[in-house]
Amino acid sequence: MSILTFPMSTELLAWLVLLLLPSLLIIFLLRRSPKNLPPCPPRLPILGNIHQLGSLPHRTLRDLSLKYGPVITVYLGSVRTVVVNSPETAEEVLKLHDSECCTRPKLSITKTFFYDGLGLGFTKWGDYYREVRKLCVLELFSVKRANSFRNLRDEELGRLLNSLSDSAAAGTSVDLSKMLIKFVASFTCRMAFGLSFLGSDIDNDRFLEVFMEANRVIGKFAAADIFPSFGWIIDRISGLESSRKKGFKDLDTFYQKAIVDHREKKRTEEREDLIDVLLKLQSQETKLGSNRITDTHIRAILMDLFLAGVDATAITIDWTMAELVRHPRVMKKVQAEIRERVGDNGTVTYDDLEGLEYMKMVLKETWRLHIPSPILIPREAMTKFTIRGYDIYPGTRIHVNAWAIGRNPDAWKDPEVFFPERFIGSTVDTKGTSYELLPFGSGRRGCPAMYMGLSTVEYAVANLLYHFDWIPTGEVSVEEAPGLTSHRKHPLQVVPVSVKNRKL
Ligand code: HEM
Repeated sequence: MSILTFPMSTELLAWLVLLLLPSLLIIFLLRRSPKNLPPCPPRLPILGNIHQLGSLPHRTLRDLSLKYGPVITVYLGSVRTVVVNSPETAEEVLKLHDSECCTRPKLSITKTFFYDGLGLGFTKWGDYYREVRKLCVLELFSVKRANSFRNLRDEELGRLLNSLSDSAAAGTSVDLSKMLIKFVASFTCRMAFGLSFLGSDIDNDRFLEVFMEANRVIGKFAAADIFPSFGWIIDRISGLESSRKKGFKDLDTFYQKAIVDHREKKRTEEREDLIDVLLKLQSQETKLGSNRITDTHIRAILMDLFLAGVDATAITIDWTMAELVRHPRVMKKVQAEIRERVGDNGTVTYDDLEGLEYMKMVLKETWRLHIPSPILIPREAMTKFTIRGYDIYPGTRIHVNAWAIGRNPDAWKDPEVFFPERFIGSTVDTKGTSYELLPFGSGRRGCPAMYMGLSTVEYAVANLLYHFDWIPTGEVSVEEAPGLTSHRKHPLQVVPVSVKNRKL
């Protein structure tokens, strides 16, 4: 997930400038920037560089870095932000100075959506964070736990394949983007909550609706994040604050209902799910920080799991399928690899995934061009340090532009071309040690659920390609939609064609 989107309405801008210009101009003129900062493009009083960023900031920041260098300063309103755009400068942030900038800035959604820092993704660095991360890594995201959900994944994927098979029989097209998000969200729901919510009007489809709406509102620009002292007034007037409150409340109510249903044993599914695990820890009086685990801690962890996990996983599969449909040569080659490996067994197994070297290259190439979090979740400097000899001061926000790094011409030959073979014989991996490819981030704040995400992506892609051929209904666009994560702007419309002798 990333948090940097800036479409601001012109009315709001006008309001802002008219009301606050005189006093802020004086403050701006009186305040002097410290020296030896990374280069900064010319900026406006009050707005800083915000007017330059547009709706896809990773792209404009890359363009600015081509002019000003791999590490630049931009002012998001009054907030000084350093952006790194090359593998070398990312390594300085994520490895060399990881311990000095592994906290998160306090953003407006930290309070409204992320339980004021009780979860993981937006929690400031410190003892509490370390404890909650340890608990999640050991108890929720371990390889053993992820593997215990394989049957659930099979069942949810089975539903998706069956539905595709029906469309194939009818010869009709499908909105694959929508089907993929539904598949990943349903799997995550079952993994976290179990299947049913007896005696409740809440069901998995309703949850999906609420979840999509929450994703939409947290992806919106918040004035409070660039004008910490008065931006909240604008967010209140614009209605953002109330729509966020509603989005949060809907999800929060849903999580609490699921917790209570578990406690009252109102569920039908016998399998242990993630709420069971957290409730067991609660009953064992496990502590987080100085407190025992409360229901609020559990809800905060669930929020992270959904908002960080679902989109990133679904987007990866979606872009992979889109690029394959756009590149029939690669599609044929990867299908041949999968079909040869699986043969007439009728279905792909987890053991088959190991040998699918070309498919893994296709995934890396997709992430290189279409990373789900184009700008990693922001960090904040806790002490003074230097990047490339420039001074970074405590309190500076730091953005790693992973999208720009994936297309950096010094790191990649023909960076705009989709060519998975570039990974033949390459040691570049996706685990956060190759700074030219950072789909899961890196360092102390890197994705804690990498194995779980990767298993779902590989298993789903291999099955989609084994069972079906894919015909696009028109030109497949690669335009991105503005927002928190890099969704495709236009859903992927394709006609699935069933391949004979496959078990579904
Ligand atoms: C293909 C799937 C996934 C991708 C590409 C992905 C990518 C990422 C990235 C780029 C970050 C930010 C890292 C940074 O700032 O350095 C992140 C953080 C995070 N991810 Fe994932 N993720 C995936 C799946 C998941 C899943 C399935 C879950 C949970 C079930 C999850 C939970 C989290 C959490 C909780 C964080 C915040 C970590 C922190 O700040 O300490 N992710 N992920």
